[in-house]
Amino acid sequence: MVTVRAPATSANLGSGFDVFGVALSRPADVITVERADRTTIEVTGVGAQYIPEDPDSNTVGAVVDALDAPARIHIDKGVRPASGLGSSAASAAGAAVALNELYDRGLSRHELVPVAAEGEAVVSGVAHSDNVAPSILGGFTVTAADGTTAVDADVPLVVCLPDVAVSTRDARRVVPETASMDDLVATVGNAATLAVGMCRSDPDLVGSGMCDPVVTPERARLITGYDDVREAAFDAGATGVTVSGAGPAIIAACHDDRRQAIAASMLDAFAAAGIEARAYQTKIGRGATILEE
Ligand SMILES: Nc1ncnc2c1ncn2[C@@H]1O[C@H](COP(=O)(O)OP(=O)(O)OP(=O)(O)O)[C@@H](O)[C@H]1O
Ligand SMILES: N[C@@H](CCO)C(=O)O
Repeated sequence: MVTVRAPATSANLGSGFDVFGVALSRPADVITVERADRTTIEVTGVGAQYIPEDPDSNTVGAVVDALDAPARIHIDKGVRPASGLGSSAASAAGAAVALNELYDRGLSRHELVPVAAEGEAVVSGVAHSDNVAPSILGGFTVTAADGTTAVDADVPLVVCLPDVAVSTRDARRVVPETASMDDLVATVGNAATLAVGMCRSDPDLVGSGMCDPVVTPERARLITGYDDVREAAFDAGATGVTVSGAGPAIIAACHDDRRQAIAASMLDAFAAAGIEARAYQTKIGRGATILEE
């Protein structure tokens, strides 16, 4: 039996659509696998009632197929589905690490990234790696055509998750198909600033690099209260604010001493819009961890 804790993640970070991701120190899924002749999946925890246990529909089933590793699998969800916090990816990443260990497949953490990404194709139609990569590798990750680069970074974050669901599949439908040259130049500048900020663990550079003129404005329309919550976070000291993944979670970068005030302000702003929410005072964290063998 192998048990793995796989962290929530935030993809895009504004300027790095489908490229940037970070592992969050909390929340996380816990996945336990045992060898079996045929695969069964049991799901408990946050939002378990919305997650299929049929291996053909669960992200973990695709990972079982990719590793040819049938198992009795228990997923204890800490990451709510359809949150923008890489819920589907956390399970896939945890299963990839756990099954690789259980069956002694010998794949490296980097080799497990495309394996876990197969799970993402099950739910969003695209095997994007920007959530599974940080959940497996930890830190800040850059996923490009020829692989993923990961760096450790220490940046405080607040994530505010409203009590509404946005599916990644729906949120991908509003992504513009084209961008102007001005927006392209601005995005490259912001993304480069953010990457330098991560390498220096500098919340000011990271925050200013989160600005994105192309995808985020379209996705923000799907989140009731977004503009007010964003403004409230900035007023409380955030250095940057954007949609987390495909939403509806909103992520803010900040200095350590501002996390509590930012979390409270974001919750108040959602409440003023009539929406319940919860806030995580978190930071960039480590990748999937084997808890028990
Ligand atoms: N193991 C799993 N964990 C969570 N959701 C799953 C899992 N397997 C299948 N799903 C389905 O995936 C969908 C949630 O995935 P989706 O990508 O929309 O959200 P997310 O992972 O929280 O968001 P994001 O990718 O934007 O961070 C739900 O429909 C859920 O039923
Ligand atoms: N890059 C993906 C991540 C989803 O979490 C998207 O924004 O659609």
